[in-house]
Amino acid sequence: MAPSSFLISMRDVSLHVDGKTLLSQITVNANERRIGIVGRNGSGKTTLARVLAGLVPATEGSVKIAGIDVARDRKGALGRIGILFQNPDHQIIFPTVEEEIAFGLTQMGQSADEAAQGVAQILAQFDKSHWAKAAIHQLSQGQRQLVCLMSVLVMAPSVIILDEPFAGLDIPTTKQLARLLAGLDVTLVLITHDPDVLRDYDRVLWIDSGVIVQDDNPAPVLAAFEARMDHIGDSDDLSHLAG
Ligand SMILES: Nc1ncnc2c1ncn2[C@@H]1O[C@H](COP(=O)(O)OP(=O)(O)OP(=O)(O)O)[C@@H](O)[C@H]1O
Repeated sequence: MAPSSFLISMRDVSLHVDGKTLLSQITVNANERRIGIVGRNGSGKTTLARVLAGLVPATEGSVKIAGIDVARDRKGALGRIGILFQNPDHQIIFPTVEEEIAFGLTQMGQSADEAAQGVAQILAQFDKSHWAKAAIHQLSQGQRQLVCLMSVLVMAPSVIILDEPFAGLDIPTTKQLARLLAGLDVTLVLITHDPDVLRDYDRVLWIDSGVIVQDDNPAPVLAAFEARMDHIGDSDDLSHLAG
């Protein structure tokens, strides 16, 4: 298939920052609906997510989502791809829930009235209409994570990247969020340190030192990844900590 017929198309993507190569020759053409990314601390997962979302332009190569060059066409990218970071406080910028959720919509060119309608709809969908005027800083971390997810979903993207979304959440909140994500009719790219979350995914990429080590069905990739992680974990030498 031609690269243009894939929802996600990364071609020969490299990223060099301050003379350091953070990503090297990443090529991924994907139409799968559930894609996992695994790798050690410092292996380049978050960096890849930021490049895929168009937040950081690649030094070489191209990144397209649904045919949109995400680094060049930022407005087009906003409606195609959303990103949810591990720590909601890294993406929340407004004091109230409704302002936070409305922001992306106005960035996409919607009027204040249109955005207000979108906000009301998404809050109602999650049974959280009573949160509209709530001060975000008074919500718990899991609740703030949900605000971020609603802020992404309200823009109806084709792809959502989730960077360790379960970190810091308790077991019930994790289960609720996992169930919610599983039910979404959207392509998910999930970065996680927990291989169990990815067992029923369609495809898993294993990244190490900014390159793709393996890209396949979950079973072979996760088996090889876990064996390698166990092997490294059994050694005591912290000097090999990635990065
Ligand atoms: N802006 C930057 N400038 C220089 N180096 C950076 C920058 N951003 C990330 N790095 C480096 O790139 C490497 C990959 O970092 P990244 O955050 O992508 O790893 P990760 O796989 O997400 O790690 P973790 O699992 O710990 O979250 C690290 O060595 C990091 O220090």
